[in-house]
Amino acid sequence: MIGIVDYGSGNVQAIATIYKNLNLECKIIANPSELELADKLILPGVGAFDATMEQLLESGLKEKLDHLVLNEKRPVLGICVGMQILADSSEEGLLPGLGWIPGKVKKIDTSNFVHKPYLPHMGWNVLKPLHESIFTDIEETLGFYFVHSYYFECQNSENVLGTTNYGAKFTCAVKHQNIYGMQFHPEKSHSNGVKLLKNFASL
Ligand SMILES: NC(=O)CC[C@H](N)C(=O)O
Repeated sequence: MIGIVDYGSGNVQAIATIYKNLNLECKIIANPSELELADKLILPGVGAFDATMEQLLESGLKEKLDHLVLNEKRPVLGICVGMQILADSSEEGLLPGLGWIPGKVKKIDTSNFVHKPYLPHMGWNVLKPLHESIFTDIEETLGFYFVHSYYFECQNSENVLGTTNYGAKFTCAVKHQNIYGMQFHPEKSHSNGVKLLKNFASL
């Protein structure tokens, strides 16, 4: 069963609807005692870094998540700011992140933009490379849907799973052992997003 972690951030319903349409078992989980029922976990996210960390701390879910992900190695997928909080820290806030993948979240550098620089990076963009099994059957030219101003800068290059260009190349997908993070929104990325969520379920 896929557990969609409901700590008050992100569109949990949109992700649940996709899994229901795929006939894959999933559950929206807000209660720490129910977390261990999930074979895999999704950490959705929308919003600013500190507000998201505060919500996660207040939810009472963090301790159990730390245990399941770090000790029991349950696969987990962080989405958007749910990916950014996997890092140690962020330029967007002051609170420490979960520290599950070594790295810092930085603001997208728009100084090299030819045209008027603007943030957030919003819309469809392509991701490369698509070698990993989580990207099986993804249509490269369609890409994924992004809305963000910050990105995950990995401390170790082996944790970079994919990159995207917006003014400059930035990391948009990360992986460390059982821990995955995607900067884009699979739940807003039409057929490619559905495929990615399906691939995560069958890892
Ligand atoms: N769309 C969002 O929720 C934004 C996520 C994050 N705060 C960023 O700007 O990068």
